Amino acid sequence: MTHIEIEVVDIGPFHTDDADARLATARAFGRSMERTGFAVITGHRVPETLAEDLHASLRTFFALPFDQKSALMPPEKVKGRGYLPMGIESVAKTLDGETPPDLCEALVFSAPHRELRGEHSRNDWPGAPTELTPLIRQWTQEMERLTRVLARISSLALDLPEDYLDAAYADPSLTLRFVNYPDQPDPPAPGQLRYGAHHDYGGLTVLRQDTAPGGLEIRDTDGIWREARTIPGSFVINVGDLMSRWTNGRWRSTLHRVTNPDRVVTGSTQRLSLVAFTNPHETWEIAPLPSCVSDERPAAHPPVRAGDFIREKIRTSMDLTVTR
Ligand SMILES: O=C(O)CCC(=O)C(=O)O
Ligand SMILES: [Fe+2]
Repeated sequence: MTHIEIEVVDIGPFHTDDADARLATARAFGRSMERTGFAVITGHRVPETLAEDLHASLRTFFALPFDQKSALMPPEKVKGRGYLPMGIESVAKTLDGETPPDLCEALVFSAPHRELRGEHSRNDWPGAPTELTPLIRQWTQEMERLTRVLARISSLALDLPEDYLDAAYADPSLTLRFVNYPDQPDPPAPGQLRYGAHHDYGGLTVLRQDTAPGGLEIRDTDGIWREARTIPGSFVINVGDLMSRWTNGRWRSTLHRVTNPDRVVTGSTQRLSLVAFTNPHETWEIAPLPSCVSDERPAAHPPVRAGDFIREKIRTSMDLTVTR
């Protein structure tokens, strides 16, 4: 399996007052989003120790007995929050209809940043291990901060003023999804993957992957699946369907999946990903950005509200009631 070439962008200049460096950084980011729909960022200032501590604590959480984890399952089945056991989700359904369930379990938090500000929310916070909830709260703050930095990079990358998207992200929509892909003592069913082929639904996805075997694959422009390289301490950023629509197709929402580890690998193949789905506010109207429409490239879609668009995508991925 060959690797896909994804641009590595050091976003350090977005923490300085060097406007020229910021523009050059944003352009590199934008080129990558146009070419592959993916970029790898370094220089993001999310503390490495926080990422490592959270990763370790989540490993402890997912190793708890099922009864303890399932206490965090919302009463009605929703994909938007709580503990999602293995067998509930089949993400490739958004594309292919019936597919076997994904080989992962997840812990999801919906708009945790609003809860930190004291707003009402229906997230259930894990009581064990004890350090997990405080770590997720810190992670939330970092992801909210990074969401705003990414909005600024995106604005510049799309030839707009740097603060153009600030209003859309003043109160972003943010979902944290922590995913455990367990060891696979038995071979998966035919066609069954750790996470089936899918497009992300929303704005930009922020992914911290670990180096376990059986990882992220991206469908390249030639139609071939290629592995994404893992650069320690970096985040993978990718374009979701909403962002692609907002840019009138200029940025690509690329098909990706999480593949199974090779059966010949010995030892543990457990993989744990920290994912953040970052979006503009739910009520934001998504009409093609002015720099993305022209006489040659007229608007491909009518405007849509961000929240409505994403809810519809989630509905198709599961036979579930979506309540928020
Ligand atoms: O775990 C990964 O590497 C990717 C997860 C993913 O694609 C998603 O959560 O949408
Ligand atoms: Fe994804």
